[in-house]
Amino acid sequence: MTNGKNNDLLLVNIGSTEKFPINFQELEQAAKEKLTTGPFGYIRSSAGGEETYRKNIEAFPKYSIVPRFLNDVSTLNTEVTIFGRTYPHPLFIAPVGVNKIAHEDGEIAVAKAAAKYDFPYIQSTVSSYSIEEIAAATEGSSKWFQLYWSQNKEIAFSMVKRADQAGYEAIVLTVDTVMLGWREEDVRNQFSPLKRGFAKGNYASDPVFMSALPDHEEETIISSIVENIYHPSLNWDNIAELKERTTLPILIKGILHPEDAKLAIEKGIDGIIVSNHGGRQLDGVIASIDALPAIVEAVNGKIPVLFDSGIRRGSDAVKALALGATAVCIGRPFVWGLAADGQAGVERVLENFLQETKVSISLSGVSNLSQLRNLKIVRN
Ligand SMILES: Cc1cc2nc3c(=O)[nH]c(=O)nc-3n(C[C@H](O)[C@H](O)[C@H](O)COP(=O)(O)O)c2cc1C
Ligand SMILES: O=C(O)C(=O)c1ccccc1
Repeated sequence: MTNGKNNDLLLVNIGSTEKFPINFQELEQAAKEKLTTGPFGYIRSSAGGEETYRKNIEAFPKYSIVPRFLNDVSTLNTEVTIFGRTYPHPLFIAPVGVNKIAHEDGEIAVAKAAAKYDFPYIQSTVSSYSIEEIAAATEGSSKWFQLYWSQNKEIAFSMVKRADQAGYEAIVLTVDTVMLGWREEDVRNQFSPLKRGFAKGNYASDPVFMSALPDHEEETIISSIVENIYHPSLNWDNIAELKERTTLPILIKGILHPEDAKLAIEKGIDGIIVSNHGGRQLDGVIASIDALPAIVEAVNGKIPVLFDSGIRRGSDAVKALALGATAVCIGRPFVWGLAADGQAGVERVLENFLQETKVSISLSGVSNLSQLRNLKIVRN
């Protein structure tokens, strides 16, 4: 693939009369103008004093790229192979639930934009639309399913089976959200997307979930989601059970300690996502990018190590990839694009992300991801 495209895109953007926010701050501002206080606060905020949220962002400038020159960067191959499947670039859509709080088209708009730009889409358990609705809207594109365990574990297994039947290619079990984090903004705004019914896409369509209810009233559905979603007893035995119930590759999302990464490998897990949930769970934890190098070292290439939390632009993605991430997941930036302008807004965000990532890789002096992994990064 040639590299001229990056400059073309920059010129198109500069020549455009259409105004669309280009960086994260502008995107957040555009979303704020569209949303009411509850939904905006839910998406923006994090747990506790938001120390970890700030750390996630402030940690990136501590890592500096040391580029090489005169390497002929006229071609660029950003392909990455994960579980035997080759993706054109290493950028994924992080699982984000309750998308209808940002835009009526919710996850459908995001998954369609993701399909257009070849970002594998990780669908959340707590989506506003169901697995089957998203699969029907985006036939043929790569999709993974993010699983929240259920108190009634047969519900979790049922969702995994549905994802498999709909052609999803992997299961991402999130382990940092066995109960909700302490989120003061939501208390202040008295806003719970669960209680307002924005999380029911996959539940109201699930035969195991629905058949366990005494009736199918909205209130009954919502209170049963709330009962099922918190699962503090989750442990490694459950991982073994999940492995017995699916042949899909399983990743664990929320790993921050190298020992947990090693345990995951021992227990037969196929991949991990280094993440602190965007600072939304335990406040005070290590910045995700600071946790990455030791985990990459502990994993030693045995399984893919994906990364999220704090990625705001292409050069952040380049740093995470150079520090050893196999691929990087985009979170809040696409949600702000969705709030600002539905599918078109997500498309603009993804297009800019992809182009900035590509131009940043080339300007680092490398032509593919394995060279990028050997790029020098210094921590100042
Ligand atoms: C509004 C919102 C909802 C989220 N819902 C989920 C979810 O359902 N499942 C999950 O594993 N992570 C969820 N996350 C966490 C993201 O997958 C990701 O870890 C986080 O957004 C990364 O931080 P960043 O957006 O600041 O980069 C959510 C994040 C946000 C902002
Ligand atoms: O808000 C979140 O971060 C999240 O993961 C979640 C959990 C339960 C319901 C909706 C979203």
